Amino acid sequence: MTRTNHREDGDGTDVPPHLRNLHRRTYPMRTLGMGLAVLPVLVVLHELDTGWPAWAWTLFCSLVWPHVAWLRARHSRVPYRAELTNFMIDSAMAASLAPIMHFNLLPSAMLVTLATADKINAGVRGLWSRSLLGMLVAILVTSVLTGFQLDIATSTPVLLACLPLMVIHTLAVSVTSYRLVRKVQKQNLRLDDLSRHDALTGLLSRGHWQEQATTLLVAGAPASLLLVDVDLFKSINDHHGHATGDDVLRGIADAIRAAVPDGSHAGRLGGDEFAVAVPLALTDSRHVAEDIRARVEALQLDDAPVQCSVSIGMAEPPLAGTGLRAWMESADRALYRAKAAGRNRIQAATPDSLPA
Ligand SMILES: Nc1nc2c(ncn2[C@@H]2O[C@H](COP(=O)(O)OP(=O)(O)OP(=O)(O)O)[C@@H](O)[C@H]2O)c(=O)[nH]1
Repeated sequence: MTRTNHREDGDGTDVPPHLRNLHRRTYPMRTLGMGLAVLPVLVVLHELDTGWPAWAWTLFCSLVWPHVAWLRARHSRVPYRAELTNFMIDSAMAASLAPIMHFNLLPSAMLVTLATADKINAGVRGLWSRSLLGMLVAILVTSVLTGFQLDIATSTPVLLACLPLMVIHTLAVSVTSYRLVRKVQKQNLRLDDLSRHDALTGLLSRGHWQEQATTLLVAGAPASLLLVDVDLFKSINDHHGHATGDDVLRGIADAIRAAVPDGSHAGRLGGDEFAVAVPLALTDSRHVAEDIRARVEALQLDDAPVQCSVSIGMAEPPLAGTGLRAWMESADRALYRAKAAGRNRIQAATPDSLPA
């Protein structure tokens, strides 16, 4: 079974995580939008000298409905689903006011446009197109009920009454969108950071380390690769527990950070293996490797008496034209020899440890 980030709600509705609180987000905007929309409609009704049912309907849609919608969603077993229905009712109500106003052009166009824009802003796929259908039905039904009368000219008082909705609602929506965009930008930065760094140690992640090491490699300047592997790490885990093992990995990452010179790229390849690309020739980077080895040997944890060490394989960039893979293979062979020679030591690549 595929695992998704969605949560199965009480009746099996699959609710996307970012829409679980849709009704909370919508309530203030609905109250504001519908509340301001009442002004031009009332002015038009006054100009048309409409009867009380139209007034009552308008006041209900504008002043009562937003709170009814909130209560409906709040007390529903699946608020998200109730809110989707609320959205459709919103649109139908907004559209129903157009025939009641005899299609007075500016307020009718404004109501239909804002109702559609609200559905688009909700971020629910296909909601706006469904709501268009709902509006069409509402316009047809209300037109039949009111006798389909056309009186599209917009007077100055109606125009003035439209201004609060146009200005305040538009600005409020813009502020909400601005906050959302800022939030998404921050989350993107965080995601970017997470993908570039190893969550446990804070060193570069494998993929990002490979990019950085390749950059150093193609620059053609002196460089060395240090592959650092924890000795008998499995037994540390077995004897002291996984949490202590994690502390050891963090401690080793700190040791690497403290030992490497500027311009180096240190990453965790996975498990108990680290890699450092150092911008120094092999002979000059030997003291860096020794510093790492000595720091790890001296490492002490607060919570457990753990003695640990690392083996390090070092290699220069292979022949021109070969890539990071060959460089890593060369250092890996040297590392293998360091392990075979008894661990807690450094081994530089020799011609026979270069890949064939
Ligand atoms: N605590 C902890 N352990 C991990 C993590 N990732 C991998 N390991 C463990 O690291 C151990 C690596 O063990 P091995 O590959 O057998 O190597 P080793 O015991 O270090 O032996 P040598 O490399 O031969 O010295 C395994 O037991 C893994 O379960 C991690 O993120 N945290």
